[in-house]
Amino acid sequence: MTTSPDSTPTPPEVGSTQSPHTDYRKLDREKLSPMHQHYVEVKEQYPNALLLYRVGDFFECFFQDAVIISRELELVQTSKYGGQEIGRVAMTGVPHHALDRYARLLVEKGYAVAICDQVEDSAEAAAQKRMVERQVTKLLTPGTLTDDGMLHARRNNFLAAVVIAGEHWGLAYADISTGEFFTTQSSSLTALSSELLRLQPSEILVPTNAPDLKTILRPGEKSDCLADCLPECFCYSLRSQTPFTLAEAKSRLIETFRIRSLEGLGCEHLPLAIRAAGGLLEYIEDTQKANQVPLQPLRTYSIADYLILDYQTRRNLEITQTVRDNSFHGSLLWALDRTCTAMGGRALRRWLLQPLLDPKGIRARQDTIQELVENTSLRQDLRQLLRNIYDLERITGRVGSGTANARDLLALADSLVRLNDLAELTSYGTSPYLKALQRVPPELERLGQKVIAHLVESPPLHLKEGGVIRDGVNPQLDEMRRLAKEDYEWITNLEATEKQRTGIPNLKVGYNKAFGYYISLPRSKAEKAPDDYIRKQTLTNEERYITPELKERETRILTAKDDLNKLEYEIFADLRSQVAQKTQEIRSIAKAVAAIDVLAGLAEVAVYQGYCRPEIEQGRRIEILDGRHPVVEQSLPVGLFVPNSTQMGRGDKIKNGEDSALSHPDLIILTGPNASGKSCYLRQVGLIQLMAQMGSFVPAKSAKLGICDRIFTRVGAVDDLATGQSTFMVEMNETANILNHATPKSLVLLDEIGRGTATFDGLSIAWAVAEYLATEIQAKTIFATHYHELNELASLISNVANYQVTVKEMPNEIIFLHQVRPGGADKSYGIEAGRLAGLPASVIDRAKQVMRQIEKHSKIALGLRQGIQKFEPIRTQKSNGKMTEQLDIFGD
Ligand SMILES: Nc1ncnc2c1ncn2[C@@H]1O[C@H](COP(=O)(O)OP(=O)(O)OP(=O)(O)O)[C@@H](O)[C@H]1O
Repeated sequence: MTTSPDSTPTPPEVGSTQSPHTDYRKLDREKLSPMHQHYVEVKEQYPNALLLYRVGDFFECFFQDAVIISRELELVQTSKYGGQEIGRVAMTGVPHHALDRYARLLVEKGYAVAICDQVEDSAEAAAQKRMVERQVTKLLTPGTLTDDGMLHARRNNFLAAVVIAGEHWGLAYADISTGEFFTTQSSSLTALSSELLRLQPSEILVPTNAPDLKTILRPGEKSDCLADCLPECFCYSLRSQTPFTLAEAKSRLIETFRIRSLEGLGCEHLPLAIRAAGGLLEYIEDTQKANQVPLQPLRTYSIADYLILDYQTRRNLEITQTVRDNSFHGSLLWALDRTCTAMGGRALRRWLLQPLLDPKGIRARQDTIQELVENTSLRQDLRQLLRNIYDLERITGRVGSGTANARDLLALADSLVRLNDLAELTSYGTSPYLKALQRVPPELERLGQKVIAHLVESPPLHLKEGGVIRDGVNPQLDEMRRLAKEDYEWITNLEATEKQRTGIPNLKVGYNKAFGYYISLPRSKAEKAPDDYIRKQTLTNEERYITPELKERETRILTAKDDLNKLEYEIFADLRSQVAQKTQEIRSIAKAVAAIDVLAGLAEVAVYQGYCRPEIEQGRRIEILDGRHPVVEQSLPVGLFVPNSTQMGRGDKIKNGEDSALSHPDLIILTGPNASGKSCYLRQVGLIQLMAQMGSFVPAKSAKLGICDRIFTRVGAVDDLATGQSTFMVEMNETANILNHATPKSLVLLDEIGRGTATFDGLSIAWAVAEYLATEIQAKTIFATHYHELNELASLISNVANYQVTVKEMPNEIIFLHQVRPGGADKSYGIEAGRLAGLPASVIDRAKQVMRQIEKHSKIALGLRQGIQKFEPIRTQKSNGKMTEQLDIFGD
């Protein structure tokens, strides 16, 4: 635990007179100490942020903020003298060197943090007997971080803004550390929440009429100002409506990007998208006062341009984290990420969450992967070079906002110089993404060389301490350094010179803060002091002197140091702004580097895991030969994963009942014992489709895939405690969503529908859902189930087929073969699974007995086992007026 000086731990609040003050509004301001008066003054400018106030080596928080920080950071709350008539006020402090760590923790918990730092040398203020000057130097909010130490290198930190009008909405988002800036507009509030869940923004701006504007609602905090569709898991900043009005937003965008109209940005016809983008820009201006944020030109996109993956599907397919413990290890991203740069890591995550619909875009990525798969040395050399490229996107952001230090600039320069090696290496490349690297603007290399020539090899962290610029860069700097060095050498040699001049062997030259340099003689030799020695101090055994020349040289050294540091800073700042002028050029090449890093990584996985290039087709076919689950395969010892093929989706949507000879079903009923591999197979098909549409090779011997418009999954059964819905209701909501939105081009993966209710209800729902998907929608569907009765559908509907995951039954055990074969399983071996799990033998015996009886007496079991002849088709009227057939499952 950390406490700051001049503080005593607060005693428990027994009587209110004893406890330190936590509410400054109840105190007479005039009676607070000058420092606390200033604290309160600053706090009132940032009422919704926690104020960390520099006092010596600590950042201190007072009053209510002290209580919050103590609770959130598990630090000891202490108290501090707040004025003679005030007594003690609550205080919690953090050491200045640990500020970043603590501030990051607070921001991660959804707080805004204002950092009020000392902006002058405290010794100077002390000498003039006044309070040291302090100012808010940073306002940190979850969505506006730029410091490397506060950001995840391989994940974007998005700030989003939403504008909702009825069922329509506009969404803008930006990562101010990389400058990416996007906007879109659409309808359906469910789509808005899905898009937000894809982006996982750190902070979302919402225009409101609320009286407490600028409040940040932390995750889970409720407010009437938030529309129901906005997920509770995010942090929301309530903002005034004004910057979100169309007129204000338009003019802010036009001004920021120095354009005449919004036409070039592609959003001129999207008023809600413009309003969201304008509100977002105003927030950046408001919070980043001192620092200019260089944003990339706003890009307008449409959610309809990408494969739609709703939140449940992203979760169930474990794209970026596992369902079980939300960990990265075991996710698809984990299995595919071989990127060498942070930029590539971020891009891969984005690509995985936003697969493409456009075959041309997919093929451009595939072509590049193929070239890198075939050309091993190019791939390896490329990856070797990429390992030495720093985070160009984020460093450029800090350069543009004037917060980059010399180490940042040097890292950037080093990478700029290497870009030429990249261009050279890829100069014979023929695929689109390799070609993009061949166009490195030559001035970027020159700029990199210039920076390297200006800065010392390992510059210090802090810019104002000097030692940043090399000799030979600036004649004035060199001359000042020469003079300072001469003076410094003179002082260094002074002891030897004076010993010789005075003949006193134990003469010494020393330095202290009060007098500066002095010459010291033992008292016994004081009478031998030359005439030009001026006595400054007498101690028990020594006399201390100065000489006029020593004073003069000392003064020169001190002022020269200040002047030198100032000049070095000016040279550095000038260099930094020259680099800042090339922000857009650097960022566009950075994008190409990030993309090639992703593709080279995917090529690497393709080679080592034996992936194939899928053929992207026009139709709706899914034809996978010997497909594998990309994650499970990597988790098992080599060769243990059993590959399985898939064939589904007829060439075109067909009318129910026609052409039953076609071999590719639309709907597969997948049965098999517990733990045989049904879920794994289901997900494998979804992941292969998704990987193919993001441009990757896939784990299979060969694959021919039509483009899907959406992938839906309904997997497992979990209570949604957050919304208070039961397991069954969650399942039904998700199923309803699928039935309402799936199309013939969708891939639907259903695992165990209808489990959370009575058996007959569940079976009936499962039957009806499967039937609807196969006949009404004709979506490509895999339906894993333990209701073996559903196998009857295949004999009744032509585009339904049965598959099973096979096991080998031995006298005392079953062996899992994990092979998917045509046909339906007739047993679940659930009781066997219970035995393996250790249920008592008597319970197992009793279960077998009960099962036999149920099988004998159950009407539905009997009916199904005797065939489904009794299940008459019923005729219902479709919305378009056509008649369609459904089956009467119970027949009477
Ligand atoms: N094709 C395969 N090759 C090798 N091992 C596999 C294969 N498929 C699944 N497995 C292994 O079997 C385990 C169980 O698979 P899975 O969870 O898919 O079974 P399930 O049939 O869905 O079970 P349940 O019906 O109980 O949900 C997996 O964790 C995996 O380790």
